[in-house]
Amino acid sequence: MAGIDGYEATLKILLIGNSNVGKSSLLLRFTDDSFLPQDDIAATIGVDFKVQDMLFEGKKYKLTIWDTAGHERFRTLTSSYYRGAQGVILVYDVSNRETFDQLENWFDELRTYCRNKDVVKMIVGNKVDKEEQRVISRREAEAYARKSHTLFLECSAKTRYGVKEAFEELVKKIIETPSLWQKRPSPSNNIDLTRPKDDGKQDDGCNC
Ligand SMILES: Nc1nc2c(ncn2[C@@H]2O[C@H](COP(=O)(O)OP(=O)(O)OP(=O)(O)O)[C@@H](O)[C@H]2O)c(=O)[nH]1
Repeated sequence: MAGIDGYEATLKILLIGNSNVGKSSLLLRFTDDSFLPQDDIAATIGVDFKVQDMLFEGKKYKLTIWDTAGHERFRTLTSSYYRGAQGVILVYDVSNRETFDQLENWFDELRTYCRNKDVVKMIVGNKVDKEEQRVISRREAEAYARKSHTLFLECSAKTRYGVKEAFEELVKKIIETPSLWQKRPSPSNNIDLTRPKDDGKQDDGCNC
């Protein structure tokens, strides 16, 4: 049932991946349907986030999408941006093998900070408009995603190809996993004094 604000739920989605793969560009394309050329888009410092409504099967969801800096020296708030996430998009650049090979490091970080096994993960190969410079085939990435039990999609923030679909598929999977976003029913509104203050349990995504 929708809350008084009209939203079924607020979902937290993170974008992670190496610097320059196009995380900020994917976010901008999805929320503002625009694309900034090379010189106009600055490297993300720390964390940025945008809020976007999404209608799914007649119900309204509020998405908070967090864009994190790919560059090591700007990554100071790691555990706080993983906290409460229900979906994570791991981005690589199809024209840059290093960004694909380093997905393994991003999975390691995810395992460190996000211990909820239900969190929905999606690998996204960006910049498919650079077909002549492509070094990671769709087939290779699909095989890796299958092995990692992760959703997979290719897209281009520049041409908009696949961008909306990526977010929609991720949100659909989150919605199909109620343990990620539905609050556990409380037997009463009383405070349970028998429960330890910090028992490590959380109602939302990551237990971090
Ligand atoms: N050709 C092409 N270029 C893209 C695409 N997406 C992003 N770019 C370019 O790639 C560069 C990096 O994009 P960003 O969105 O800043 O990358 P980022 O992953 O957010 O980088 P950090 O903030 O450093 O982590 C910019 O010059 C973008 O214009 C795409 O789909 N196609």
